[in-house]
Amino acid sequence: SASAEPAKNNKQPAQAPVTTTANKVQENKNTLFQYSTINALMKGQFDGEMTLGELNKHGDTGLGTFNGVDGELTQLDGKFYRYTYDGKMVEVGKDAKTPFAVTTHFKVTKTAKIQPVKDMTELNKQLTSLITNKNDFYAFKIHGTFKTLKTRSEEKQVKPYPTLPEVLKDQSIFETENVTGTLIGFYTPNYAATLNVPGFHYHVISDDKKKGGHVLNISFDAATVQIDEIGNLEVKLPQTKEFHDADLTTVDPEDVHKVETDQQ
Ligand SMILES: C[C@@H](O)[C@](C)(O)C(=O)O
Ligand SMILES: [Zn+2]
Repeated sequence: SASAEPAKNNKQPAQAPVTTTANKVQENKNTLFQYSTINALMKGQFDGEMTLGELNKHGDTGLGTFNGVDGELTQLDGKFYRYTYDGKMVEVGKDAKTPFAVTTHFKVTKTAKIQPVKDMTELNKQLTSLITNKNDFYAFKIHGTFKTLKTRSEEKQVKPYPTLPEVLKDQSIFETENVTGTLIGFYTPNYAATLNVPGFHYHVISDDKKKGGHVLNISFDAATVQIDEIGNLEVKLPQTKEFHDADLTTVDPEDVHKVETDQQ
């Protein structure tokens, strides 16, 4: 018999899924990639398996440290720089490894004017007022001339590693003025405090690639901030015995706050 005509599909075409504005925005939001967690770093897990080359696939703008916590890592325009314990800025090749770093393919979702900032508390307050979704992550870039800049670095450690707070008891501190460069910052919601530094975390690098490090305090006149709102988080978990064996729930976020901010 003649093959039956395929049944007419007289059903209405499937309704396109309803996407709310939020979903649409959600789909387009950026991703923050991080290797390991701040709690693992706090506990002295200073040897990661991730190379900077691998990290670079996940972003062009970021911060962190190097194995052995050998100085402060700043990533700008896809290049990695180490600010050393003795205050030198050196570019680092892609074979180096990191025990903790965050990166994103920086995408400006909004720019805003920042009024003069007398200290980091003031900067954090102004950026907080620009954060529309406090439970999203954010990345920031501010290029400008920083009237005062207080940064830190730390010395490469040897095994058996101490904890991060113990290392940072001997951090080196640098206070400079009128530094023109780029401030790179990340905002982590408090609910994610076991994964990343809750609140704001900034590293900086001068245009002449001579100064930088982890920012403890800063002041500057009016500037423009580029904001990258992030709606996705990717955490690469170290596949190391020490990571698997560790109890990563016992770090007090207050201890993280203490090592990340200016205590002097
Ligand atoms: C090495 C540390 O100082 C680090 C990762 O920059 C931080 O926790 O702030
Ligand atoms: Zn830092």
